[in-house]
Amino acid sequence: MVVLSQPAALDHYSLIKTCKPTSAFTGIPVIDLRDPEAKTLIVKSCEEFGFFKLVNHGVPMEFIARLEAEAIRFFNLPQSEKDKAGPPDPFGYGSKRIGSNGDVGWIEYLLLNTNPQVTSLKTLNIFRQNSEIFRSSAVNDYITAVKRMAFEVLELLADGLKIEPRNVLSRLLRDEKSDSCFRLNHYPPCPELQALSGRTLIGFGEHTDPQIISVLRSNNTSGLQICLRDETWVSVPPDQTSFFINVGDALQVMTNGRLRSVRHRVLADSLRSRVSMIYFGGPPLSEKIRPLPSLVAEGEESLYKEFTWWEYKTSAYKSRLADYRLGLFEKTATTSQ
Ligand SMILES: C=C1C[C@]23C[C@@]1(O)CC[C@H]2[C@@]12CC[C@H](O)[C@@](C)(C(=O)O1)[C@H]2[C@@H]3C(=O)O
Ligand SMILES: O=C(O)CCC(=O)C(=O)O
Ligand SMILES: [Fe+2]
Repeated sequence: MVVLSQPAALDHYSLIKTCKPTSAFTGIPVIDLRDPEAKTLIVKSCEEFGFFKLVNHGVPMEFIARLEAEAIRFFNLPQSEKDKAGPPDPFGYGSKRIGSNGDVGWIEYLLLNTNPQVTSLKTLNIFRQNSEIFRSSAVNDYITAVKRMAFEVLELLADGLKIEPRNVLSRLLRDEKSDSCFRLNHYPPCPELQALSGRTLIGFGEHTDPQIISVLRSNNTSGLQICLRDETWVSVPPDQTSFFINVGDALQVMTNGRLRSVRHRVLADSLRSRVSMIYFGGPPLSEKIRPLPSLVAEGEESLYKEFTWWEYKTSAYKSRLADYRLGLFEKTATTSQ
């Protein structure tokens, strides 16, 4: 019997056995933002998958390409330069460690708050001194355009759910105190993986995003997987010209569980590097997160205890990536989904 031992370089990482290779899933809903049926299709996709691909989104390709080029330039800097923007607090440059509770992945990243008032001046100055990415307008232009598109998606979602006013969700992201963040992820290739046939290296472990929605864009390298309602993991075919929208935990609560946050993860590749950029749209810290009254039918109750976004975030930041974070806030407490 041949026993393949794990290369020492991968000692601290999670290698998972994949019995059969997960083939690219062809069933991801694709929604055209300009389709007159978009509002209905958004609701249907969020109910079925908590996830969909958005095309004809209106975000200029020029902004996307410029940010990707700046991100690659940043991640190609010498390690000592990148480390000047870290360690993450949670904002800043991080490598291998995700969060502060022991999660690791084959990843390096930059996590930023989209509200400059929250990022300390000291951090901002360190960033600006150290890399072109913070001096150029690439991050700002991209985030501004993606936010606009996210507002539109949430307004269509409100229309589709027949809730009024139609800005009931988008206003939380539009708010100047919106607690939203932005992340650039780089998953370097891992050539050692080739010797480990049948095993896969975790780039970003499975989790749900805590916020309302996340808007993800990546280069053409695969790796993102989502967990379907029947608990099977499927690979999302990459598409560098489109966006992928995730339902987050806060939206699950606001719809009283009608929409559920999608579990997802990223697997590393042996040959290709993956670069992704994600906008996480969250409400202001003081906002009460509870089901929208029109989504709780007569005679029905909220499935969740009432909490503020600050309370949820504080609790989320004490959890491990894979934890079922909403469990603590359900009226009948559960620890697994
Ligand atoms: C392990 C963790 C990293 C995370 C904070 C947490 O304690 C649990 C949630 C994680 C997550 C997942 C989605 C986003 O990438 C993120 C920025 C977020 O809001 O929640 C990360 C957090 C992080 O990397 O700091
Ligand atoms: O990098 C990706 O494609 C997804 C990463 C992710 O899920 C996250 O940063 O929360
Ligand atoms: Fe995520």
